[in-house]
Amino acid sequence: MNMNHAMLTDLYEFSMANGYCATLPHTDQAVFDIFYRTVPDHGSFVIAAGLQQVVEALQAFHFDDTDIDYLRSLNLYSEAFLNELATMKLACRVTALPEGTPVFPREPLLTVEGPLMQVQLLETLLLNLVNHQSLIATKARRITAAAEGRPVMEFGARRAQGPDASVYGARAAVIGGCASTSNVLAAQLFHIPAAGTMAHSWVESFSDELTAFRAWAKVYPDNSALLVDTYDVLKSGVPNAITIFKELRATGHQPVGIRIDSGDITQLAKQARVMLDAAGFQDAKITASNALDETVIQSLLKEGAPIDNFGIGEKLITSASSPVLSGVYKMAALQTDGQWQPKIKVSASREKTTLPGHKQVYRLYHRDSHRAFADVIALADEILPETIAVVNANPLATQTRVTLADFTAKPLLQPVFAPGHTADVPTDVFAIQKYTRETLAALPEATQRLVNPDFYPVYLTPKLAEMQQKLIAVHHGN
Ligand SMILES: Nc1ncnc2c1ncn2[C@@H]1O[C@H](COP(=O)(O)OP(=O)(O)OP(=O)(O)O)[C@@H](O)[C@H]1O
Ligand SMILES: O=P(O)(O)OC[C@H]1O[C@H](OP(=O)(O)OP(=O)(O)O)[C@H](O)[C@@H]1O
Ligand SMILES: O=C(O)c1cccnc1
Repeated sequence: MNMNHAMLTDLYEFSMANGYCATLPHTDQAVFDIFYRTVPDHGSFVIAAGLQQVVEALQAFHFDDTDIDYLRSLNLYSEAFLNELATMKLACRVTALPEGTPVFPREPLLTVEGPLMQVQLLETLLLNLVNHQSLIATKARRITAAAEGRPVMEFGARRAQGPDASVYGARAAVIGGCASTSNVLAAQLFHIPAAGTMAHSWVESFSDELTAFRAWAKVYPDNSALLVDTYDVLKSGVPNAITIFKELRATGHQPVGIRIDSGDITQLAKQARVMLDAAGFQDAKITASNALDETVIQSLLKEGAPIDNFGIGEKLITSASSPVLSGVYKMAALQTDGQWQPKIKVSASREKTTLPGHKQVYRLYHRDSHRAFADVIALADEILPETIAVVNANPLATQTRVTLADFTAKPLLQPVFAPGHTADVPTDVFAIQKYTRETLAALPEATQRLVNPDFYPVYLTPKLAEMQQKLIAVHHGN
């Protein structure tokens, strides 16, 4: 079905846009930020992802006749508004952190500036794209970190929550560190190596396991990854694989290895390794799969399981242990009568009070070691001085004020979309994966820990903190 993603929005966005059209001047501009508050799996950061799809969605943003007819049929909106939609040219400017950047709670990871009506209409679609891929990239980072360099194949298509989640989830999984995918459409679209072994049905389709393995080896003599757990891993699967590997070697082929998909993987892999080595197949690889995630992988490796590759499906593609990234889209400034007014959403919980104004996020690196040690959220027109007294961005932090010096500051938000300009965001997923790896390598190791990570400091400049305090005071009538 051909779907126009401009229509992928919540009804209230259209209702507000129609209302803005009726009540506010057309030229009123607004700035909104995307940020999140809680890291999935009690981690300390999220890997930002989904930007390529955001830019593509912005480039394609339009309403066609069938959309306008449908919206008219709701009997909610004025003809003037429907005409605005029909002739709309997106006039928004977007800045964003590059895909693959580790981003901390409260930091704007994408900002949109443009006519209020348009900026409002983008909310749901942008959150949908960014929240999903960032969630899966973050989970993939955890899983691949646990795998400690062993290649991880993304196997989740059959368990993903729908086709889009499988395809864009596979893309995000590579950004977070996966080496390949079994999802052929994702592999084709994003130039990811397509990888795979065989299913139990192949083994069951022949009179016995040995015949099944031999048939596979005949069709794929150089791609003989054999699934050894259909009947009994150690009594039949591995011995039969060894028989076939000997036949392959005798005909000049290099056996690939085995996949274990059930049982106690540590014990099975250890014994399989001994049997393969004893038969002279030290190079044959052992792949493990079966509802694995970072916790099980860590446990397997701690037990010394001799696993060379992992195949990971459901727990990765759904981020099963922590399946929501609650990124939000909040107004930061509004232009009325040509004047920018910073805007704030005040909440009963101080943690939820938003950051006003046009902003920039800086990552601060120690001048000598080039290691990142803190981020600072500033107003976009501020220039960071060499020494700066900053305020903790987390209102619950105990140490509220700190002085920072001897750093180099890298601005993270970059322009990615503007009317009439071709966007220039990286699309090579392995280049993005490399950027992720390198950016992570500059962060403190304790911040990257999978369990109880050290929380990385994020600060506000005094100007931004003051602006926020002033707006809170105005709101409280002080
Ligand atoms: N050594 C291990 N340490 C921790 N978890 C393990 C270990 N070996 C396997 N597991 C995990 O234990 C679970 C075992 O799954 P389950 O109880 O469904 O058995 P199974 O072997 O998959 O049985 P089935 O024959 O139905 O496939 C899986 O999630 C797997 O990842
Ligand atoms: O467990 P996951 O991490 O989601 O990895 C993908 C799973 O999908 C397959 O199982 P399935 O029972 O669907 O088919 P098969 O075993 O017959 O291939 C495969 O064998 C894995 O167990
Ligand atoms: O190729 C495989 O082994 C595979 C692919 C998808 C799901 N499970 C296994």
